[in-house]
Amino acid sequence: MAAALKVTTSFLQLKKPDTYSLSRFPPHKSTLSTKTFAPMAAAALTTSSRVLGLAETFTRLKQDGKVAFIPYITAGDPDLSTTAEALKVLDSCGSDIIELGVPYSDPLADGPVIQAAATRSLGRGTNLNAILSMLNEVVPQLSCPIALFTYYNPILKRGVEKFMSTIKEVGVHGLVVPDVPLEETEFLRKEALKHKLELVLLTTPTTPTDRMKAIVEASEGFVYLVSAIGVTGTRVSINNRVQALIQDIKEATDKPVAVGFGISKPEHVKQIAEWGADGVIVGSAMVKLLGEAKSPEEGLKELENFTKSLISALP
Ligand SMILES: O=P(O)(O)OC[C@@H](O)[C@@H](O)c1c[nH]c2ccccc12
Repeated sequence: MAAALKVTTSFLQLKKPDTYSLSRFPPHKSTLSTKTFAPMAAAALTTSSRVLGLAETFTRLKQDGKVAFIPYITAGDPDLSTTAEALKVLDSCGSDIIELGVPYSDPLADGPVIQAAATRSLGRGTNLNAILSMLNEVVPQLSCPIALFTYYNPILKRGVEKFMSTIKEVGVHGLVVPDVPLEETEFLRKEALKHKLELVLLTTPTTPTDRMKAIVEASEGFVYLVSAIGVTGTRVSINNRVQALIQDIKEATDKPVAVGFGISKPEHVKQIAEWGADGVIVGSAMVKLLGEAKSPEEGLKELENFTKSLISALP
């Protein structure tokens, strides 16, 4: 029974309380979605029909031979009202799931772009309560599910139970926590299941096979395959090894596999879809557009154009 499974890993291996090392190791648009309707009809459908969860979204897309587009943005960068608009832009462009990052002061798995976004956001006073009240407003207007992305500390600060119930209340569907310590992954997973939240686990190019199998078995919603060793950030090309890594995971599970890290061009997106991934995740390239634009309006426009260019590369 999966629930009894001892999950033996997390993306970031915390060796001792005071040290960490990024696990070098180890570590369409469904025609069924409301997005294919006229906006008014979509809004009506969204308010009256349930938004699918993560796993359900992948199931619908697979039925249509589609690959999920999953953008990541940092909440509160450049500000929360722009984040609210960005979520709507990403949704209306055809994103299938949106990863929303909770800014954190020590984002050890992040490269300079997302680190800078977190710093800007925290500098403006963004906090979890403000993010949650923004989501409370915006989620009912979206036709795609939100996966909240957070480091483990903000969860512990609020208390796991309280954190889970609060994010569920505002309509979050999934959770990605890259640095949950090994020994606490199973506890977090049980709490997420209790609150009908899908806890997504991550595997890396250097995660040993037995550990990868434990991760994919325990992961809910989808399996996050980190495509590159190191931290988040755009890469010139995607490691060819990703094709084999996708196949290895697909031999171990029927669960959908989404690939992230380094993806920033339509050719990257096309390549990963051709390699058999069920989803592609794009973060730093999105965050850079929003956070470094001359104005929020310009950032949102660039985000829309960029998102459309990537989605058009998907089957
Ligand atoms: O930024 P990239 O290289 O496009 O990678 C996606 C990534 O941003 C997003 O999934 C993410 C943001 N912070 C993370 C920390 C660990 C793992 C994943 C993430």
